[in-house]
Amino acid sequence: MKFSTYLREKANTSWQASFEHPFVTGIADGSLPLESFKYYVLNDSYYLSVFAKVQALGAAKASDLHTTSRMAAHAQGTYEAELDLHRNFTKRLGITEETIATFEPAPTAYAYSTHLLAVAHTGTLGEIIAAILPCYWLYQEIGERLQGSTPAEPIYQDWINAYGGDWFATLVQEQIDRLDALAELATPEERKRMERHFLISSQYELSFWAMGYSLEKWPVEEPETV
Ligand SMILES: Cc1ncc(CN)c(N)n1
Repeated sequence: MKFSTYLREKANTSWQASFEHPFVTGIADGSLPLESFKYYVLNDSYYLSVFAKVQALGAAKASDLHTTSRMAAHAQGTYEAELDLHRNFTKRLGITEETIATFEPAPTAYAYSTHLLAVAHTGTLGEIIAAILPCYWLYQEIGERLQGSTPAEPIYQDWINAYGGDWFATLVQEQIDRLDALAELATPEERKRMERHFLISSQYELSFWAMGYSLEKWPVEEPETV
């Protein structure tokens, strides 16, 4: 069995919970409150800005120049395509420059991003790919499942089209293939670490929907900075 198939099966319970989360089903049927989607976009913009750095650290850790250039291209894609989508949503949702400038990520966005950064700094390229793969693959599966949904909110339709499209599917397959190739060369200990990173990221993906849905906040509000 391919390592990617093994990981996908191991993460199935949390992935199913993501498919059924009211944030995701609410995008499909248009019932998700825009306030939750706004909060998600703000947190996801922070998350993606860290994600691009993690992809770039993966580029630096690659053992061949082709992989370095591909990982760097993925980092560029995060900035030019995914973050551009969010910049577009930000405008349409009327999120002000001031809100963006003063925004502090919620606990889950911060914890998930920090998990990826820790793997990027301490792990191998195989470990990095394992940690970031749920971010690609889960969204692609959600995008595919939601194809054919026709939410009345055009922003939700654009979100579905972005993640359910061929452009994203090609990038995802590239990273799945990369994971399988690196897993073949990895020691059993490294494969175990790859598995842990993949499962932790899958759990964080689920928590991320809950964070957006519930407008998750830190336990106490901090005083204004002067
Ligand atoms: C938290 C999260 N995970 C995945 C994706 C899709 N790259 C995203 N935009 N945000």
